[in-house]
Amino acid sequence: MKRKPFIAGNWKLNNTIAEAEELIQGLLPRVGAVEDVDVVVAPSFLSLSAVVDSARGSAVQVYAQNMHEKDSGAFTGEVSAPQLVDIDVQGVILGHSERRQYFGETDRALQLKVPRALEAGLIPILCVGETEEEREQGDTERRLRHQVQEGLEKVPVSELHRVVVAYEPVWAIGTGLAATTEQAQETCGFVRALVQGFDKEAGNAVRVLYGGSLKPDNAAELLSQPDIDGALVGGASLDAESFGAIVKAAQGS
Ligand SMILES: O=C[C@H](O)COP(=O)(O)O
Repeated sequence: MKRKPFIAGNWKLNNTIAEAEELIQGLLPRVGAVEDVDVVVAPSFLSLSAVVDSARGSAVQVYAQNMHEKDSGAFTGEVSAPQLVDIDVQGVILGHSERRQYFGETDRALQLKVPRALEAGLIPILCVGETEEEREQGDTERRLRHQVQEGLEKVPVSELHRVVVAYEPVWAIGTGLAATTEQAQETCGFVRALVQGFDKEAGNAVRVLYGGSLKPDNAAELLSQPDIDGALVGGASLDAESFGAIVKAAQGS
């Protein structure tokens, strides 16, 4: 099945508003008119509005890096799905390993966040991945099964195809040590099979991304794999030329 490639840049905790504007202005001439790849940038909350305004009318979509599962209430410091929709954000990264590792994000919370994002009209990118220790102990599949099953459990089958799943081995994030092409393909294939376990057609339609030290020089090979439909890019998304080169690699994949 032909799936539309999907390249997302996670800007993480980087850039002032002025720097974010500079980055999107650098990206627009490179990727602003790309129609055959879904191109996404995810700035920090404070820069979201500015980047949404700059990207308006282009093909670049703007996502948030997190959201709370409740729409409103006494949840100091949080941001909700309706608030993101209100400023024309189109999707949200959920369950990134840094949120799991440093901010106590749980599979239980994700079980609520993923369907809430969909209901609100946002595309969720559900992030999953094993630590180095889990891989060494042969626990990768068990960990991924748990993360995918909890994360998608409350998503209606009719909505499942809209979810994007990002496989990011924690040991490959920001380390310069990407998974090998074989490891990435095999594990993304396993993730797809887990989604197919909910619904065969949805599993065929879902975009599965690879993330972890993906750069312009390894992008084409990773993106050419049958079960890798795109990438969640950290470091290399902070440079317009690098990110542009990765989108180009996806166009040829
Ligand atoms: O969200 C993106 C990933 O954490 C990958 O980050 P990285 O490309 O800097 O390794």
